[in-house]
Amino acid sequence: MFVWEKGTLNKEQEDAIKQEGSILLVACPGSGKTRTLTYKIAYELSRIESDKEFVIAITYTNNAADEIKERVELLGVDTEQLWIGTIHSFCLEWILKPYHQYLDDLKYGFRVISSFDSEKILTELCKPYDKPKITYWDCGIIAKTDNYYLTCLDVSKHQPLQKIYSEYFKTLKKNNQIDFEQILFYSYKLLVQKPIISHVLCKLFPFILIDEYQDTKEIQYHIIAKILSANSGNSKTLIVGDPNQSIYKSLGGFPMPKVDLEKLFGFELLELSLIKNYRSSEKIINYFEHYKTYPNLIEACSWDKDYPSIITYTTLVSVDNIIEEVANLILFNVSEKGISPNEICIVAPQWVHIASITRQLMIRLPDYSFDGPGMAPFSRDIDNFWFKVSRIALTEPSPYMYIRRLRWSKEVLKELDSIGMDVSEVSDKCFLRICNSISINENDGLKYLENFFVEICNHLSISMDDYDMLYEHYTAFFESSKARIERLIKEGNPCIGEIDSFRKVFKQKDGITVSTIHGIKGEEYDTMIGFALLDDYIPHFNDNNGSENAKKLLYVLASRARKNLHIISEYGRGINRYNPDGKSPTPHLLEYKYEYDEIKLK
Ligand SMILES: Nc1ncnc2c1ncn2[C@@H]1O[C@H](COP(=O)(O)OP(=O)(O)OP(=O)(O)O)[C@@H](O)[C@H]1O
Repeated sequence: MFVWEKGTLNKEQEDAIKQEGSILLVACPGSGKTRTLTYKIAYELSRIESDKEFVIAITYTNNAADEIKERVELLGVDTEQLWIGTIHSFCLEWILKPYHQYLDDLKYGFRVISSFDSEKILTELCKPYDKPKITYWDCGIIAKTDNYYLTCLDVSKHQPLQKIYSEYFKTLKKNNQIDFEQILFYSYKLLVQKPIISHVLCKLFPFILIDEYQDTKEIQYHIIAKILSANSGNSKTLIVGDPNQSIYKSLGGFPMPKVDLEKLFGFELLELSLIKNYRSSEKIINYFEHYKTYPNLIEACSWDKDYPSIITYTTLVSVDNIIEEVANLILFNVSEKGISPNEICIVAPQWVHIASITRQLMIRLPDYSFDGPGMAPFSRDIDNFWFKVSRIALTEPSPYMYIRRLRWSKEVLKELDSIGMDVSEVSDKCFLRICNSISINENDGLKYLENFFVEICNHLSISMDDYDMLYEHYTAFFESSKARIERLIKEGNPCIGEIDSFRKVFKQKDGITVSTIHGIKGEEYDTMIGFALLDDYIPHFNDNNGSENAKKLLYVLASRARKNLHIISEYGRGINRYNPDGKSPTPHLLEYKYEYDEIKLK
């Protein structure tokens, strides 16, 4: 049985781990959810009784899966019987790949289309629609258990969008392709049409963990429920998350209430909570509690709980001075409060706000480095085979990276095996050795990777023409990267195509982080600086549940801060003929009668 040193976990974390039954765990920000999940997985792995069983952990992102898996490995636990990944990967691996032949639509096989290719097809299909004008940004569907639903809030566009999607699905079908929403839809359909699949799977999975349940979609709950409920209550689950941080409502995510989960699963859940916050000062916690939409307790337990936090808010800065204001706040935190630049994060509601600020801050503060948005020359399309290879190609063979690179090698070999290549003679260590032996002298990042991939193919005697998947992924990888690099160069990043920018994607974060609020989910910094906190962005003008969702975004923003928090609703944004004064501050910020600190910036 897996045991841990006394003092590693607090009582509530231990209770959640040792509980025999199924649990709904509501965790406040900074309560050590990741630590709890890591130990819970290790604990359940040590209790597995058969070598045919698996502990399943569903995470919101591939990065979270990587991080948790690595932490479990660091505990010295064998992870052979751990399967961890996103719900889409789960559906692909356990439902669609083994059972697709039972569905008429997929019986001749299928390939998953990348988001880049999907965007290309939809953009083309939108072109003829002028009145009303339809663009790719109007496209969006959510798969529910009975059908696909459009997400565009402008219903006058629904008729043309239905036509566009009908054509889109036809195109995919013709090419035996499916997209991300279809992965969920077809998986659910299979589980409904062939109950035997759930019966087989439930016997393999004695324990299923779902992280970030507040961002889980209806169809995802139903997929897991089909499997859990097939085992007459013998499969256990841990559902964990924070309803106050449910910020993906527009994509269909919501925290399903306990009673509804129980009805769906067919068994009871014990509700437990993690209420000790190890992240923020008491002052920060008191501040963000105001934005709660779900009543939970939070207790300040951080070493810095008595830190004399500075919390500021201003509406007096003009959009023309925003760079100066943010730069001064950075300098104030670094020089006067001793905060490390790596521990500062700047956020805004949308990508467009931060794309330009990163560049301008780089010019204003040349001695600082910035980890900006979309600064990667290629997209982190984790399902792309060549992206998987590029992770190894662009990282150095160091002891620190060894376990990670070995895992990546294993993943690459698994992919090759799944397309019918005989790689039985190549071990993960051997593949890593091959990669380490390749030396390419090339400064252009894409050319470097092209050469690297050719060498890999030569070493393994692979001809890309023989394998559709390798060829399609190759084209998608390079086409999307080229488009991305062109855009970034146009936006003023002339060196983005160089090999150093490519390598940077996998290096440890360095410098001040610049991100959207959605992008910093799960992260923590000493100082958070938020700007463009304005009506129409927060709440979003198209959001019919705007007030509540705005609170959640402010809650997430403020609860990332350990020590200091600076929020700005600058004036002068969005001025036009109909709105000569520009956008006004987010109403919640104006209504909150908080005694903010005043600081003198140079
Ligand atoms: N039992 C504990 N004692 C002391 N510190 C802890 C304990 N558990 C976790 N921590 C620390 O608490 C901090 C927050 O943990 P973590 O990032 O896992 O929070 P979280 O619950 O995932 O937060 P959020 O939901 O806001 O993303 C980390 O620095 C972690 O090391």
